[in-house]
Amino acid sequence: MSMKISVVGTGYLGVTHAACMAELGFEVIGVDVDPAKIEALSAGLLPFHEPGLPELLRKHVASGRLRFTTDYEQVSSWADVHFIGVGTPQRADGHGADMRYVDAAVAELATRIRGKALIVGKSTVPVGTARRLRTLIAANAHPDAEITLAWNPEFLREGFAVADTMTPDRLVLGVEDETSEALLRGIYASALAAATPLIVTDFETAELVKVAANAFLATKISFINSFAEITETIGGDITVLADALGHDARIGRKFLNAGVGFGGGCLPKDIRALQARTSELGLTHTMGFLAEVDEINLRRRERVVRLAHTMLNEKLVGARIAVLGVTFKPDSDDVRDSPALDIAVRLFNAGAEVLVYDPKGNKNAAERFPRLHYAKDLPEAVAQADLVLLLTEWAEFRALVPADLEPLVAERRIIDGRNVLSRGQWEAAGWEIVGMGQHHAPLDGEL
Ligand SMILES: NC(=O)c1ccc[n+]([C@@H]2O[C@H](COP(=O)([O-])OP(=O)(O)OC[C@H]3O[C@@H](n4cnc5c(N)ncnc54)[C@H](O)[C@@H]3O)[C@@H](O)[C@H]2O)c1
Ligand SMILES: O=c1ccn([C@@H]2O[C@H](COP(=O)(O)OP(=O)(O)O[C@H]3O[C@H](CO)[C@@H](O)[C@H](O)[C@H]3O)[C@@H](O)[C@H]2O)c(=O)[nH]1
Repeated sequence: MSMKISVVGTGYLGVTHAACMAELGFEVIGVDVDPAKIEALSAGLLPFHEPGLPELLRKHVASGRLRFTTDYEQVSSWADVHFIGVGTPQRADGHGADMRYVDAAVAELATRIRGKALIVGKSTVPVGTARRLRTLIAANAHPDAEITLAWNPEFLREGFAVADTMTPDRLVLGVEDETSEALLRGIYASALAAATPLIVTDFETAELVKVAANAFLATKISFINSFAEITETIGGDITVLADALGHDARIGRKFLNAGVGFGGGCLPKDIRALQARTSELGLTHTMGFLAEVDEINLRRRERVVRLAHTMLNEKLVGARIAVLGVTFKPDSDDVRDSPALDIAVRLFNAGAEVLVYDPKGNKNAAERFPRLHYAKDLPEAVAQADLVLLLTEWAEFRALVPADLEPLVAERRIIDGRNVLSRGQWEAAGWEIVGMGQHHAPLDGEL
């Protein structure tokens, strides 16, 4: 099929989608307002870390099937289908999603399109957005344009973005006409041939599936972390508890890993946007539990800071602390709302000397918080450390054994913020090791 596709917004979501569409055989042009990003992408260079994506990008940029531009004119009447993947960050006032970028992208297209085109929203948006955008399109469209709209939320996870796009768990299409549905079925033909569940529904349901999924995942993490608060107080093993719960097929073991909590460019902002949107709809109490989910999550960060304070005998000021991992999860360089980075900054603000090392995240973290010290490798980070914090479970940190650190550190103390180390092994080597959910004396004392 010689379908032409544009992808508007070439961040984590957009580049992945664009490269995967090219891999499926379509001609693709990615559009972004950031000239530096477009320049890099046009040269086949990915401006962020995502396993498997650089290879796809290079391959299709070289073949000419995948191109990038800052110029909407190049795509507006060229593409049959325009995917919208621009950002919907938390608004600066904290209330809800910032819809400026989606609105701008859709208006740019609507004014320029001539003839037939389908605009497909992929960004995560407040329920009711698609219906509102239809009005915006109608108000901006040229008389010679015939524009339809569909909503196709994206569920990819960073670190697995290519696999999640090529072989998704399910496809959700919010459509209001048969032609749009047929076009989208054509685009996703290979996934559908592989029996990927397909949900064809209305705009509102499609928008809600996305935020409901992220709210559920966030709730599951905070649920287990709330039990971690109990085991920290009275005893018990949070990992065994999660394993035992997970054997119940109705519950499942995934997303029950206690730790420093969730972060990233999605779960935190999406649960806040959902609360804001339901309040706007007059449903003030409906999503109230998500405020608790958020608070439980943020308490994990505070707990690690207090634990560090206690383990350092209440002498944070001047203590040398190694922070291993600064991204919000492994296999990503993304530090948006990262619990690890937040903890590092809080410790720094409390007067500690903080040495950060992350296999891929140092650069992004340094752009946000240049005052932390960023080590080039693990030995530099842990050298003479009074305390080591493992906060993001990169494979190289999971594989650590006491002998790796012993010649370097000043004191044998470690906080395992992701419960990935074998506690017995570290204790046997004379380390004070504290994991998440592990029973501990009350953490009092002023910071
Ligand atoms: N990152 C993920 O894993 C993921 C997964 C599923 C859904 N989402 C959703 O996808 C959307 C994008 O997220 P992201 O993480 O890719 O964000 P991002 O910040 O990495 O990328 C957004 C891009 O949009 C560009 N942009 C902004 N305004 C524009 C405009 N008017 N025209 C063209 N480009 C414009 C920005 O320059 C940026 O490159 C969000 O709604 C997010 O919630 C993200
Ligand atoms: O048991 C767990 C599982 C995850 N996390 C943390 O939760 C956060 C989010 O992890 P994950 O969901 O894997 O990462 P994202 O790439 O942000 O993906 C989420 O957000 C995307 C954007 O909306 C969605 O597309 C995905 O389906 C959804 O999983 C990370 O900080 C993890 O460390 C935990 O603390 N415990």
